[in-house]
Amino acid sequence: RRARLPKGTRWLPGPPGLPFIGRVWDIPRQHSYKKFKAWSDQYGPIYQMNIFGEHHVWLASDKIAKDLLVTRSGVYSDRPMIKNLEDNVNTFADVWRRQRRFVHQTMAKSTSMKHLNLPYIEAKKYLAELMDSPSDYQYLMEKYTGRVISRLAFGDVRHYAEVTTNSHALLGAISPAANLSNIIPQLRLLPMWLSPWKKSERARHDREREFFVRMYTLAKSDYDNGTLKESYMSQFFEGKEKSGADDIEGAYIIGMIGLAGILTTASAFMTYILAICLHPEWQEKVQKELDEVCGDRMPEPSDSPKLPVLRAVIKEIIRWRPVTPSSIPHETVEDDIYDGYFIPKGSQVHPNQWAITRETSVYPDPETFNPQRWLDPSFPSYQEPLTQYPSIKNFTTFGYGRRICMGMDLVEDELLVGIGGMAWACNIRKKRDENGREIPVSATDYSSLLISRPKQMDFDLTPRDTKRGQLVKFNYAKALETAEIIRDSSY
Ligand code: HEM
Repeated sequence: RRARLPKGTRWLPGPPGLPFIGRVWDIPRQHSYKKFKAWSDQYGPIYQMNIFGEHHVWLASDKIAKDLLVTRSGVYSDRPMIKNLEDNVNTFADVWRRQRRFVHQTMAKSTSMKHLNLPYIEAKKYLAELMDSPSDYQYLMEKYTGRVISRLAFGDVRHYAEVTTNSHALLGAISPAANLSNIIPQLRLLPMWLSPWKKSERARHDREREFFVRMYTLAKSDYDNGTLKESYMSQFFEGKEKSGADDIEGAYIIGMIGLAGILTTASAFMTYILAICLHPEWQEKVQKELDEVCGDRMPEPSDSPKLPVLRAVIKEIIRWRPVTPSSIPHETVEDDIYDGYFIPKGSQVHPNQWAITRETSVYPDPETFNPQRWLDPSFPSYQEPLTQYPSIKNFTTFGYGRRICMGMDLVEDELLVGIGGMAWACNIRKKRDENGREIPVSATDYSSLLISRPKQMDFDLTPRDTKRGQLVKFNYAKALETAEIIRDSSY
C-alpha cells in the first residue's frame, strides 16, 4: 500500500485494523452508520478503512461530500458492485450507466406532467383506507407509494403488490445487515451448494427478472394495441430507437425505478407517525396552517408555496431519521488527491447521511426533532424565501452529484399531499392503556436494512372531526365513481 502512495500525499486517517480484514469486528450489524459516525467524531470528517481488501472512505461533512461527489463527479460517480447480487444484475450497472440520460429525461417528463396528478388522486384512497384501518398503516403507506409508482412506471396501479414484494426482496439482498456476503465479498466465491446466500439470491433474482420481463411484455402488447397509458414504459417504447437499449435492458431500467420508489417514501411516512406521537405540538401547527390555506379541502401540490410549516416538518423528518442513513456508496474511477490525502481508484465513498445530518455547526442539537430550524432565521439551516424553502430538493439524504436520487420531485409531491393529507384529516397521538396512561413509543427503534424504518408502533388515529371524516369518505367514493381511482381487489 505504502509503495503506491504518490509523492507528497498522505493516507487519510482512520481506525487502525488488522491487515486485510481491517476493523471488521468493531462494525456492528445493526445501525452500523452510528459506529461510522463515532469514528468520524474521532478521526475527522473524512477517514478511511480497509475491509476485506476493499478501500472505504467515509464522509461526515456536506462540504466535503459536495467537493468530491459533485465538483469532481467525473471521478466519484461509479457504483460499487453489490457482492451478493447475481452477476447479470451487476452487468445491469453498465446498462444503467449508459441509460441514465434516458431515465433522467423520463423522470423530468414525469415532473413536467405533474406525475399525472397521481400523488393527489391516490391520496384520496390512501386516507380513506388509513382511517378505516390505522393499524395497517405500514402496508397502506407502501400501497400508496406502490400504486403511484406502479401506474407511473407500468401504466397500471394494480401491479403495486408485486412491485412491493420485489422491493422488499431486493432490499434484503443488498443490505449489509441482511447478508454476510455483502460484507465479506470472498463468500461469493463459494460454490452454490455451500452458500445459502447464493441459492436464495439466485431464486430472488429469477423471480425479479420474470416480473420485469412480464411487465415489459404486457406493456409492449398494450403499446402495440394503442391501449398503453402514458407511463415510463410508453416513453421507453417511443424513444427506444434512440436509446439503443434492448428489450431486457428496458425491462430492467423501468423495473428498477419501480423498485426504488416504494419503500423509500413509505419510510418517511412512517417516521411522520413516530415524530407526531413524540411531538404533538407540530401536528397542531401544521393543522393550523392547513386550516388557513386549505380550509375544507385536502392539500394539493400547488398549495406548497403557502405551506412552509408542513414543508419544515417533512424536511425535519428526513433529516432526523434519514431514509438511507448509511447512504448509498459511490466508487472512484481513478486515483484522486483531496487536501493532500490520496484516495485510490476503486475506493468506495460513503457520504454518511447519519453523520452529515448531525453536523452540529449546521444542525445544533441534532438529535432533537425540531422543524423550527427550517423556519427561524436564527438557525444556520434557515433559508429564504419561505415560499420555496424549506425544500427537500437536493437535500443530503437524496445523495450527491450524478447519482443523486431521480425521484425527488415525485417524493416532494407524495409527501406534501400524503403527510399534509394525514394532518388535514386526522389526529394522531400515542395510544393510551385502560387507565388512560400513554403507551410510550421508541424514538430509536429502527430497522437496520439499507432503507431504514421505525418498527411497527401502536398509536391512535381518529378523524379530526365528523365533517373531515365524511369528506375523506366522500372524496374516495366520488373518485371511484368517476373512475379517477382504479379499485383493487383488497379494498
Ligand atoms: C424519501 C424518498 C427517497 C429517498 C430518501 C431516496 C434516496 C436516494 C438516495 C440516497 C439515492 C442514492 C444517491 C447517490 O448515490 O448519491 C437514490 C437514488 C435513486 N433514487 Fe431515490 N430516494 C427516494 C425515493 C425515490 C423514488 C420515489 C424514486 C422513483 C420514482 C427514486 C428513484 C431513484 C433512482 C432511479 C436512483 C438511482 C440513481 C442512480 O444511481 O443513478 N427514489 N435515492
